[in-house]
Amino acid sequence: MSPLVSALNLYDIANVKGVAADLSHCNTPSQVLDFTGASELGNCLKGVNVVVIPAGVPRKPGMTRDDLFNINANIVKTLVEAVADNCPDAFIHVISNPVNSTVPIAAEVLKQKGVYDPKKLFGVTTLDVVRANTFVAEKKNLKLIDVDVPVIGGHAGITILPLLSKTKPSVSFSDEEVEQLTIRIQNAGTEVVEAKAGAGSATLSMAYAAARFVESSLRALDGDGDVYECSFVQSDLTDLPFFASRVKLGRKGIEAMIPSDLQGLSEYEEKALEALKPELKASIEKGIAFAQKQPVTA
Ligand SMILES: NC(=O)C1=CN([C@@H]2O[C@H](COP(=O)(O)OP(=O)(O)OC[C@H]3O[C@@H](n4cnc5c(N)ncnc54)[C@H](O)[C@@H]3O)[C@@H](O)[C@H]2O)C=CC1
Ligand SMILES: O=C([O-])CC(=O)C(=O)O
Repeated sequence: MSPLVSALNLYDIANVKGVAADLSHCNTPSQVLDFTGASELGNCLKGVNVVVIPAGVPRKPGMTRDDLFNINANIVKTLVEAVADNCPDAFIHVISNPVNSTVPIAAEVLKQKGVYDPKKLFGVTTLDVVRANTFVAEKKNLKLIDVDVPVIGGHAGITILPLLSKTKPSVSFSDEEVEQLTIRIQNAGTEVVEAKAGAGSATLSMAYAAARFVESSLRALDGDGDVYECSFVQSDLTDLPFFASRVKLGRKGIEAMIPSDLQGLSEYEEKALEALKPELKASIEKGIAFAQKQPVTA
């Protein structure tokens, strides 16, 4: 099995081969590895361009993403150490929750290893965009392929902030629709966790979202000059050190942030943005404190 297929195999989905075929047009000799399937981690990582980290435990009903911190923080730390040692130039896609903390952990580990490139570290929030697009398309009877809703902030509860006022194509929403859609998008992960009743979280839709983000990264590495995705990254768009927003991807990772996305927000969005900051700040700080207390292995 090629490394690419082994990456996506984790998710046990029927269309994995379709995804792999879609990626095959990329000229970059990229490999995408699933750590969770790799026994000789170091060897497998040499020369890899994109590393996807979905390893860790999922939520059970009643848990928050932060409840996964105690187990997943260490898993992410260990895996990012291996990336730092073996393929420090790779794009790193962190899926493991709580993303609001695991990305800052990854950044600290890379710093301690002396190889941190903030342009290449990504928290995967693509699923929030996929959900926002889907729910808006349903509500407004639009073709899904035409809809694009930026989602900013972080990846847990109220830190997930869909910017419905910036939906493309331009559509208007009543105040009630904004409230209803925002809450649905914020709670969609929990909705799946509850529906699966202890059997895991949104594995299948995450596979779709991960494949989209990987494909975008490979297109950027290939030199496509028109690749934009939302992601939770080191950021100076707000007073928080990490923040999810639309970024332009290029061969060297993030080529540009898009400050205009945060301008001209609706009153509802402005308030929601201020309201999410304390929770997001606390999750970021928790990740940084964890990594600083547990120095990397030499
Ligand atoms: N960022 C996002 O939008 C999303 C994030 N997630 C998160 O992704 C993570 C995985 O979720 P699922 O794939 O649904 O769970 P899963 O249980 O189906 O798969 C997790 C995988 O991690 C592996 N694993 C467990 N402990 C490990 C360790 N110590 N080292 C290496 N690998 C280990 C398991 O063997 C398994 O293959 C969870 O933390 C979940 O919360 C899930 C969905 C969406
Ligand atoms: O909700 C979860 O535990 C998994 C996740 O991050 C999502 O589905 O957005």
